[in-house]
Amino acid sequence: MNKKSVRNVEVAGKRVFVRVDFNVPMENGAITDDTRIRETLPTIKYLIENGAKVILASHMGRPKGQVVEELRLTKAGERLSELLGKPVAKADEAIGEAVKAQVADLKEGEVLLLENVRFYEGEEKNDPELAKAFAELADLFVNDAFGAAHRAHASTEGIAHFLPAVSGLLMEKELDVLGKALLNPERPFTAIVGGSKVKDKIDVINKMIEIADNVIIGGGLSYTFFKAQGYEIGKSLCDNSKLDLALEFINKAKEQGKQFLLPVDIVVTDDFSADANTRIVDVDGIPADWEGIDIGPKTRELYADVIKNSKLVVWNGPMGVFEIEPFSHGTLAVAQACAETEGYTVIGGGDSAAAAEKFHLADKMNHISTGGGASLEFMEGKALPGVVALNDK
Ligand SMILES: Nc1ncnc2c1ncn2[C@@H]1O[C@H](COP(=O)(O)OP(=O)(O)OP(=O)(O)O)[C@@H](O)[C@H]1O
Ligand SMILES: O=C(O)[C@H](O)COP(=O)(O)O
Repeated sequence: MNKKSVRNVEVAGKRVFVRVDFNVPMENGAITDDTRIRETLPTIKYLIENGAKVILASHMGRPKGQVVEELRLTKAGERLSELLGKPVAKADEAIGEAVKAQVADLKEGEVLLLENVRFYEGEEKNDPELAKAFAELADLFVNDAFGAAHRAHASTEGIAHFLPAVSGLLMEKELDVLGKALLNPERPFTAIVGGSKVKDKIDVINKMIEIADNVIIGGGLSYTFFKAQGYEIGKSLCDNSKLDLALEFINKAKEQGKQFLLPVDIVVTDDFSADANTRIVDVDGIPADWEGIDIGPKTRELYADVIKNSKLVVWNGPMGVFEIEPFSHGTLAVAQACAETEGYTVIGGGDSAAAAEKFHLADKMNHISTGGGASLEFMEGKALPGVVALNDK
């Protein structure tokens, strides 16, 4: 990576503003997956051990510039304190006199967590005044929030214009792994793209046709490709505005000599619920009033074979509605094949990461990104503003 890392600068005795992504899933006030907090421990511990005064900042949810009680970072602070085995002070705001006083009291090796930065209107607007107010709290900015690196916000991008700005260890790891995988891929390289909407995945499918050897398509976005080829898709998801583009992708893959794999059979249902009737049909057999919900057994076998014969697999988006057990078999089969392949496996965050966790296969993958949208934009080849703003080496 051509950006400076926290390891390249002096941190002892310095006040360090560390942007993390503690936007963790919560249910009834409790954290249901603390992966993003655990993944920042190397950076936080490094700073503690090297005598920095650590000021942590994060967003949580989308409060749109208002204080939303359920989106306070209190629980995240408590969890971090448990994981670190030391107290983590918590501020009730992210800027202002009270916060300044708390920062002034910080001793070397101590940690203070600021309140949700999205409680301020200026955060998402990347307001320079807010960025300056964050910067005034510190001597150094460390960005470890890979999950929010695709956002040009005051605490991810703006602040980097007012302080020396370097990457944290998680940010560095994410960029190294994803960068190496995509810039110099081991081949055969298979990209798996699933999920619900074609429009969210256009750029990634396009890019993957260019750089991968095999592109595997699954999930709700498959049906736009089927309809484009003239098949009946019943009540399945479809983006009618993308039919031409779907055909273009199929042709582009053909022209470039790439394998573009679409499901050959699918699980259809007459209702979107666990006890609905289901059937397995070939792609040309979807009943007009039924809905495609998962890939079928022939497809599972075909996809697993391709995955197991790959040296690199990059997976983004589930193969079906994996949250409902009868429709989870396709996603499970792909997760199992990723777990079993000798190739290097990268999961691009979001729902595929949640699926790997759900199937207890997460520890069998080589890299699970902490970024959903961020990893997608990185794979599309887009520059991430939170990274661009950091100091060059
Ligand atoms: N055939 C289908 N019909 C309807 N929904 C589907 C189908 N296949 C998958 N889904 C749904 O798609 C959702 C995931 O789509 P999305 O495009 O958000 O994936 P993702 O990119 O992995 O997630 P994220 O955006 O969080 O990174 C899941 O909730 C899943 O239930
Ligand atoms: O969960 C994420 O993908 C990141 O925390 C970014 O959140 P956002 O999509 O609300 O900006």
